[in-house]
Amino acid sequence: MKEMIRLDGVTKRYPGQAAPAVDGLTLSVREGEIVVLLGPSGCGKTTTLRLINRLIEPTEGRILLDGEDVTRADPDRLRRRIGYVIQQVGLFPHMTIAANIGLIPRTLGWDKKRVRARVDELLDMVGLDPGTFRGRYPKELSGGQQQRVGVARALAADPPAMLMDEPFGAIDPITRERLQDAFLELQARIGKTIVLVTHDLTEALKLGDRIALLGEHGRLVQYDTPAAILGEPADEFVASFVGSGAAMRRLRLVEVGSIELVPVEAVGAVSTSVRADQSLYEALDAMLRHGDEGAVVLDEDGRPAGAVSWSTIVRETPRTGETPQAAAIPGADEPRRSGEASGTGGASGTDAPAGAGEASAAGASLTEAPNGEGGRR
Ligand SMILES: Nc1ncnc2c1ncn2[C@@H]1O[C@H](COP(=O)(O)OP(=O)(O)OP(=O)(O)O)[C@@H](O)[C@H]1O
Repeated sequence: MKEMIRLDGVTKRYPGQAAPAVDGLTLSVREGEIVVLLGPSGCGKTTTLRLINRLIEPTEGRILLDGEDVTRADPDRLRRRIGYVIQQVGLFPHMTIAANIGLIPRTLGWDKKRVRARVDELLDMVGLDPGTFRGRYPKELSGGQQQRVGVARALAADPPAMLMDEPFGAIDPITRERLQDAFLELQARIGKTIVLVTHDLTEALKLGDRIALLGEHGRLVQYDTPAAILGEPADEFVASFVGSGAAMRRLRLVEVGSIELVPVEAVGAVSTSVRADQSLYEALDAMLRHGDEGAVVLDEDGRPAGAVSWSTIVRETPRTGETPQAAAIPGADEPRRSGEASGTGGASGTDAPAGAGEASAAGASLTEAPNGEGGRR
């Protein structure tokens, strides 16, 4: 698929800082995918986003948008091609919702009628009734509604790409989940290229087509699908970042149909059946509820395609407890890891596995903010 955003050896040094905030970051984002930048507090996630739309200038390196080097492009023009959503939403309090959303179209010289039609279309798109919300002011909206307006505003001029910095960060957990679901539904329709920053692992796994896990100084430690990040962590840093629940979390991401099925006869008489597109988590849940040790897997037409059992699922799960480091100690364990990783995560393209020896230094930084809330400056 086409490459929409490319960072090429990008480094950012803030004046007066000894260490770079981002150090030689190379990252490629394909058209229509959601890439999540994930990592501990201070690792350079926000800096990376701001570099992409030139809110700050890189010290070194190049940034390409849709094949065009925009490192020295006119920043105003560039920002119309990239929507930007931030946690604080940043709506203008003295302007109505319609005026907030219509801001960029107006600066582009669209006539009133066209702006109004676009505003209503966008309000509909983010699930807010235009008649109700068009004329309101930001303070008359809930946090979640304001967040939706923020997304509508970022999409106003129909940019190909959108940057989102902790977009669901300041919102209560229930509303947050609803907004994430609504966001994924919207993205399924509009297919924008999105780079989203979070330090919440659950959010990253849910929203990301791929996750770029950053270590200190915006160093890319692993760039992979959520299932591969959980199943095949590149090093100790990633393994400790994803934490002890990784194998369980991964069950939600892997489809039953993607693992090797066994013949239906092999699981005996079971009353549990699951569709091939359901997750291993759902299959295990159904098996537990029925008290079965296996389940028949049904294809699209509802016909048995094979079966899964506890042991096939266990066998398919990469041994994440066994870190590359431990496995590297001669004789420490059986060489179980090699070859097994080919399953579902096999399609992964780890662009930049970390070098040996960096793991312990990176691990130390986890004391700052591992999986939980790190708080923003
Ligand atoms: N304007 C600035 N001047 C100097 N240093 C800065 C500036 N902005 C950020 N930094 C430093 O650059 C590093 C990266 O910051 P950045 O905000 O990109 O991290 P982050 O990964 O987004 O963190 P968080 O998850 O806490 O928001 C930090 O050490 C930060 O203190």
